[in-house]
Amino acid sequence: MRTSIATVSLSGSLTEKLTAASRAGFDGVEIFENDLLASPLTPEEIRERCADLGLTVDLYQPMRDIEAVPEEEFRRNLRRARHKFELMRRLGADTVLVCSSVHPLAIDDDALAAEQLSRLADLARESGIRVAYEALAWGRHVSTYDHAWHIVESAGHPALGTCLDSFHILSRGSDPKGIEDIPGEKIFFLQLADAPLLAMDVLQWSRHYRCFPGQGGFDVAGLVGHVLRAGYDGPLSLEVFNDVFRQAEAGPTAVDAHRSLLVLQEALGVAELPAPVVPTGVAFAELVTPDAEPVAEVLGALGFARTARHRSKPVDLWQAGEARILVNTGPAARRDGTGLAAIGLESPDPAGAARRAEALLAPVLPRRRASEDAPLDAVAAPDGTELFFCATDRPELPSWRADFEDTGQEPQAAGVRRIDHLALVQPWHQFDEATLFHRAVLGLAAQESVDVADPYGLLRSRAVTSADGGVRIALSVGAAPADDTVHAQHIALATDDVVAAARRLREAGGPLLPMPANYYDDLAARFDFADGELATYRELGILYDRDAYGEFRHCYTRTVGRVFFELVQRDGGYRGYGAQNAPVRLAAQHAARRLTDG
Ligand SMILES: O=C(O)c1ccc(O)c(O)c1
Ligand SMILES: [Mg+2]
Repeated sequence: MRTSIATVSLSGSLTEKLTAASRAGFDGVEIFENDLLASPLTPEEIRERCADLGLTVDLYQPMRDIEAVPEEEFRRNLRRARHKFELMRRLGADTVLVCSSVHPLAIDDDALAAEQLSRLADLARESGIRVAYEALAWGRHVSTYDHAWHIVESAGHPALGTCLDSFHILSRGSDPKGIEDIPGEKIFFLQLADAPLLAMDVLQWSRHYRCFPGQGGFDVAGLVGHVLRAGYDGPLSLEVFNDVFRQAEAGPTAVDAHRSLLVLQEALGVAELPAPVVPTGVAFAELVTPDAEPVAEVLGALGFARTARHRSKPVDLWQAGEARILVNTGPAARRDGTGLAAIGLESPDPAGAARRAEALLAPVLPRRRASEDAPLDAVAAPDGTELFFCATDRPELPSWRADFEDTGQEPQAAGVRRIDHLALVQPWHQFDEATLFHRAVLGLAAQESVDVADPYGLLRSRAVTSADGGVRIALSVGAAPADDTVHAQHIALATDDVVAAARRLREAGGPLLPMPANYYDDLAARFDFADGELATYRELGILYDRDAYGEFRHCYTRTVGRVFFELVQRDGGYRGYGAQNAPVRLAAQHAARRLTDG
C-alpha cells in the first residue's frame, strides 16, 4: 500500500521534513498548515520539491471550527475556505482535512452540520478538492467516528467523505468494527497513530504522547484490518504528535516511522517481508577499548581467560563457560573509549536474519574484515550497537571463531556459565524506536516497561527476550542525556553460585560495587533468610529479589569506561532483572563515581 506521513510528525523545517520522509521511503505527505506558513518556499516551490523527492501531497490540514455554527460565522468560514482551496490548487493537494469543531459557538445540530459541510463541499468541488471530515476525540459535539460518518452520510455529497484517525477512535474506546459499515469510497483518508495506555486528558494525550504503530498499547493493525475490509484503498498515513519526535533528528525518526508501517502491513498480510529469524543465544559481546589492561583485569578477576586472538586484528577472545567477550583495541576503540560496541547473536540463519533486518531499514554494515576472514552479516541497531548474525558451531556455515587462533589458555573454573543478558542504555530519543526495532527485526518479545528511580532522574526499562531466554536484552532510557559512567552499558553473566563467584572476584582484586547497609536492613524486614545468608550478601554487595517464579541474586563490578559487569544467579525460573534493586544500584554507582572523581 502507499505510505504517507504528516509533516507534524517530524522535526525541522518543511524542507528537512520532506527530505527525511522521502529518504525513508514514504510515497506521500500530509502538509500541516503551520509547516507551510513558516516555510520560505512558495506553494508552487513546495509542490515542485515534493515532486522532485517522489512525494505526493496527499492531504492539506487542518481546517478547524467550520461546521454547525450560526450562518454569519459560517459565511466567514467559507471565505476562509476559498483562500485555502486556492492555496491547495497551487500546492497540488486535492484533499483537505476538516476536524470536528471545538468552537464555543458550535451548535449541537447534526442537520446543520451536514448542511454546512455540504456547502463547503460544493465550494471544494469547484476546485477539484475533496473534504475529509474527522471527529476529534475532544470535539465539542462530534467526538466519535460513527457520529462524524452519520453526518457525512446524511449530507450525501460526492465531495464529502470521512477521515478516520486511529488515535481518536481507540483513545475513546470506540469499537472499530463499525468501520466496516462505512462504504470504502467514503473513507477519504486514514491517519494512524499508536499511544501508550495512559489515564489522562485525551487532548493532552493526543498532542504529546502519540507514537508510531507498534510502539504503544493500541491495536492499530486490528483497526486497519476493519478499514481495509470496508474497501479503503488510500494511503496509510502516520500522524504523530510527540514531544520527543519533535526534538529528535528527522532522518532517523522517519526511518523508525516507515519501519512501523512495514511491520503493520506484514501483520495485515498486505506486505511480505523476509521471515523473522529469532536468535537463539549470544555468541559474543564485543568491547572496544583504547587500553586493554583495565578490562583484562576485570575479566581475569571474573574468571575469564584470554583463550584466542584474532589472526589479523588487535582483538582478543576472552572466555568463561559459554560466555565470550571480544576485546578490541583497534582504531574504533581509540576514538570512543571503553564501551560495548557489538553483539554477536547466534542465528539459525544468519543470511536470512540480515535480509529481514535490511528489509526493515536497518543499516547493513560493511564487513570490516580481512579477505581470509569468515563473512559475517551485520547490521546497526538504532543506538549504533553493531549486531552480528553468527553461526558458531555449524560446520556447514562459516564461523567467526575460525578467524581466531587459540592461545592455549583455559578458562578458570570460576563458575560463569554464559551471558545472561545485555543491558543497553538508549539515547533519550530512541527508546520506542529501539523496542520496535528489536521486536520487529530480531523477532524478540517485549516485556512490560518498568520505571526505575535514579537519584538524579528516572529511567524507563524494558526487556526484549527470546522465548527460552537464550537472548535477553534490557533496554533502558533516561529523560535527559545520559551520564556515561553510571548509565553505562552492562554485561550480566550467569552463574550457579553468585556467592562463590563474588568471593573469587574479590579475592582476585576485582572491583565489587559496595551496597549501602540500609538496603540489607530492608531485606531483613522483607524476607526470611537462613542463618548468616544476609550477612554474606551484605559483605559482598549481593542484592536479592524474588518473583512468582523464583529467586534472583546479583552483584556488580565498578564501571570501566562506559561498561560494567553483573554476576547473576537465577533460581526456579525467575523472569526479571532485579528492577526492584536498580535504584539502590544506581545510587551506589553515583556514590562510587564521586569517590573516584574526588
Ligand atoms: O490535535 C489536533 O488539533 C489535531 C489536528 C488534526 C488532526 O488530524 C488531529 O488528529 C488532531
Ligand atoms: Mg488526525
